[in-house]
Amino acid sequence: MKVLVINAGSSSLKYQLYDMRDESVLASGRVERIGMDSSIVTHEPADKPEVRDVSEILDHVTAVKRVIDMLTHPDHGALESMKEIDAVGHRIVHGGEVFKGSVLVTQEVKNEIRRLFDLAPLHNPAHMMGITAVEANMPGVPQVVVFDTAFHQTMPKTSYLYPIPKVLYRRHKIRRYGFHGTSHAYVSDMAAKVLGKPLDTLKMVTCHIGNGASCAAIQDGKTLDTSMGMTPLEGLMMGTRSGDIDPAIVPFVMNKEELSLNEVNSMLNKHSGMLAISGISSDMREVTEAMNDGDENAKLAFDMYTYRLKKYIGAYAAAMNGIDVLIFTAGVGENSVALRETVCQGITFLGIELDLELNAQRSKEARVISTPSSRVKVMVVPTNEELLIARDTYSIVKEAQ
Ligand SMILES: Nc1ncnc2c1ncn2[C@@H]1O[C@H](COP(=O)(O)OP(=O)(O)O)[C@@H](O)[C@H]1O
Ligand SMILES: CC(=O)OP(=O)(O)O
Ligand SMILES: [Mg+2]
Repeated sequence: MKVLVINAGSSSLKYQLYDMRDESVLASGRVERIGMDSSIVTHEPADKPEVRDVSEILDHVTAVKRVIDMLTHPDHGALESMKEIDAVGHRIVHGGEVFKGSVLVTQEVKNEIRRLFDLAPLHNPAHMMGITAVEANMPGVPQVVVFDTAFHQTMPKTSYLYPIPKVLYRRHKIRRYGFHGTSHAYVSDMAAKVLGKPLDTLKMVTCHIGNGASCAAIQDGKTLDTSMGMTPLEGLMMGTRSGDIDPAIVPFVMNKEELSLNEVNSMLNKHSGMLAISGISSDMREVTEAMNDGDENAKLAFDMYTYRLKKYIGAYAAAMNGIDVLIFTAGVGENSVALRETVCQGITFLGIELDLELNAQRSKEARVISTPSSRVKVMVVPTNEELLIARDTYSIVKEAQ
């Protein structure tokens, strides 16, 4: 069975094509800057050189058409025809309380995803466009949706309720959902395998630090708590998102700066975080480079980012009354030697001893980067949300056949 995995973001669409016989990747790629002046398509077939193409791609339907063109191209394609694709799996950021696992796309499922637009305005509408585009371009192909929120659905009330009037939960389902669940599930499971220990015996803190960033406290292989909340804005400082701030700032700023709801939402989601403090970029590579060149704002951004991450790790170690494994993953977590070093050197009281040489080594493998005497195992585990999405898609479609 061949499975196409689509991860549609607000202005981008990432894809991977799997042959599920051996879980090999036949091609992968991404469409960036959808709806902007020049969109970039980068396509990487498994055994042919990468192809880049710049053109105008105004919406996700056109983006899916471009992906199909790339996948079936006579020179750099991976398929003779799209008929070879048996199923499509989508990452969906918000599944609310309704979706506790992955499901086949039906009219009712689509209606439910639409009802959740309010809770993830940056993400869910884009995912829906991805689903519609596949329906239009690949009629009859079964689709499966895999939710970022599903893995965190085991959180207890003490973690997921906010201390605000209970009627708001009953009426509007205002609660913590948590996100990046597929990634937290994948890396915690992989870490236990690498350590050769049963997952349900370990207390873990998983740090998914990408453009969006979240931490999770994983006990007995389940989420006890996680830093993102009702939306992916809460928690850690991120590339362009503020993370935790005093909620009173919102009405105060709206009043003083005469901002609308949309404007204040956009300020906190798109114009805050590392971008706002550094004044340079939301990209950790550019901020680290500027910091190393002596830029004080970049240093402040890096210091705030790592300080806030340290506080969450400490809080989750306290929440679980201990920590056995600390895991770094996603773009920044997997690649930033400086971030891991700064964070780990500041929380040695937890029994963390980083091996500086192992930390500096580059590898695509899941690995331990703490010293043998370190009480807590520190690990880098490259995430693979797409593989879990492909696996769920495969098993759900197979079962339905
Ligand atoms: N070599 C690197 N060093 C430091 N940061 C990196 C490196 N490579 C990628 N990153 C960071 O990873 C981030 C993207 O992470 P990723 O997990 O791909 O994010 P998302 O899936 O949310 O778009 C970039 O913003 C960049 O800051
Ligand atoms: C949920 C979320 O923040 O996703 P991403 O990191 O892909 O933006
Ligand atoms: Mg991501």
